[in-house]
Amino acid sequence: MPAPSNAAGAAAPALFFDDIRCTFVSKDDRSQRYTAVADTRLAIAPGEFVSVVGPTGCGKSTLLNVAAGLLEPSSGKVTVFGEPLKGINRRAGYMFQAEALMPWRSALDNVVAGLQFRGMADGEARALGEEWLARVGLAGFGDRYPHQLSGGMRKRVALAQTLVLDPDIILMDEPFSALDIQTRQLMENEVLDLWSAKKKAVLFITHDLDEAIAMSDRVVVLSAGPGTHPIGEFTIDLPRPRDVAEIRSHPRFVELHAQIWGVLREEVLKGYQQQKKKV
Ligand SMILES: Nc1ncnc2c1ncn2[C@@H]1O[C@H](COP(=O)(O)OP(=O)(O)OP(=O)(O)O)[C@@H](O)[C@H]1O
Repeated sequence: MPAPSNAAGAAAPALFFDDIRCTFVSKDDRSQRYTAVADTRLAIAPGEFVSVVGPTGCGKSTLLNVAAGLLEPSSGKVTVFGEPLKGINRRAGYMFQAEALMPWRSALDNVVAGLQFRGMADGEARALGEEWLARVGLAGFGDRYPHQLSGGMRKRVALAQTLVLDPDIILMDEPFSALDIQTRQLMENEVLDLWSAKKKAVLFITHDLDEAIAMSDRVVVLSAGPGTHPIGEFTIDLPRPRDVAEIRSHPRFVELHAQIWGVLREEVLKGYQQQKKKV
């Protein structure tokens, strides 16, 4: 299937899931196969912030791994700015739920690792790394090791580590779920500030519908598995710039929340029943 574009020949999507299916060997019974994701067609425009919400275990991380090029779909394909994705997605930066910092490297050395890997001269990489540490509010913390930083600070380092590479696509898998609510909202606002300055395509995976609405241009709802696929798409026509805490009391936010929850609720209940069966 061709990637969607408009009649004026607008730019190809930054990321396009073209009829993706992902089937795994079942964890419970090796003779069985489990289709986590099926019939998934989703395009993310350059500069667009899209959140994907869905019940637990439905296949959100699977889709993100496919976009990152870490997992090859069983069928269908991914295109990146119109080019079929082969292997690792070099135009994407990732930020996952788990801590990704190298504990033996200082904050600055963590931020510059990717630049060094790409062959950038040390002085240049360190200058850029310092610049990004300052941008995420950690000027002067470059010599600290991860264990000397709070959870929120470590997330900021991880954010700098991702953004310093200037990716055209940012893939985020519940990056702030381990943080307390205040730190989380600060980080969400920081991400929105950084995003609005550079306008990269973002695919943001979250369990949290409030977070999805507060941050995004569009929220996509996934069905419960097996064969997870998008079952609803909502344009978030809330004004920007947004403060993620304040926007929650906006009447349109409340309206959108009710609409999306109307679709998501049933899938969450189905997902919950399935999880219970697995236990
Ligand atoms: N490598 C794998 N082998 C077998 N099954 C897998 C594999 N990866 C994922 N699955 C299964 O595919 C389904 C989707 O998993 P995935 O981690 O993508 O869900 P998720 O929506 O991100 O979950 P959560 O909301 O709990 O983070 C799950 O049932 C999971 O057990």
